[in-house]
Amino acid sequence: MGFLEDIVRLTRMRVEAESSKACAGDLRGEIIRANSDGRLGVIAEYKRMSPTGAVNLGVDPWSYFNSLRDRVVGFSVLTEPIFFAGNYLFVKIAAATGRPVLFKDFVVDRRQVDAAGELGASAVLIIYKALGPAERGDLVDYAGKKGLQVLLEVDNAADALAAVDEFPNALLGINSRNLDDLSVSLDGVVDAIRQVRGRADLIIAESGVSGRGDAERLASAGANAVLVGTALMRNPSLAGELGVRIHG
Ligand SMILES: O=P(O)(O)OC[C@@H](O)[C@@H](O)c1c[nH]c2ccccc12
Repeated sequence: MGFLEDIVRLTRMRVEAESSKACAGDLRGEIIRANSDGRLGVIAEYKRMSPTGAVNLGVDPWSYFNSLRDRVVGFSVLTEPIFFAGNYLFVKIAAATGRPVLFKDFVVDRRQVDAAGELGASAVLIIYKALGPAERGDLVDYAGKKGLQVLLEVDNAADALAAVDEFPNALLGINSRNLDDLSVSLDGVVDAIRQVRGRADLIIAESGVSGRGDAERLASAGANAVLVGTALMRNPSLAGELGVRIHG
């Protein structure tokens, strides 16, 4: 297929997506469902670029979401445009699959929560240490009032414990990537999961998962789901091996 034919096809799909009113499902419910089937939940992230460089700028969102829709509990969609080459439109495209969608931005303002709801997202990311207590409290409450679930993200055990006390109803995301220096440590996330398991509602391990071994390690530490971007952007067929068995 030549370039023109390809871009005309994608443009028709884009125009369609722009007017879509699809509203995605229940992320928390889908993770619980996977776990009760004895499986670790897999959340696939559409992440074209990261602050450390291109991840995969060549994969169109329709191909990505459709190839993964039956193997994941939901999608995470980066919307931040500068460092992640994200776009609000990608949320609509993901929501059209009917799978739950996490609106992944650096949420600092109620207007972003409004946008997430309008685009058909099921959940919004709130980064615990990006905001002061009053501001994050306001945004978590506001998201709840708008019918959105909250994935509250931390990158260390101390914040994980504090976040669970402050927001017992949020989904807890523990990022193996330190958001100050961008270094990745799966050992750190395993340690944080062990400290907080039993106290958190659901735990989602984020970042740095590159294959079955990592998923198994995180599942046996107590993660309910993994959120995977880079590895799936480069090789979507990996999804089949990430939904590992979960033990009690
Ligand atoms: O590409 P990875 O290592 O699989 O990571 C995905 C995801 O966890 C990462 O993109 C992420 C986690 N928390 C974030 C907050 C903002 C932007 C991006 C992120």
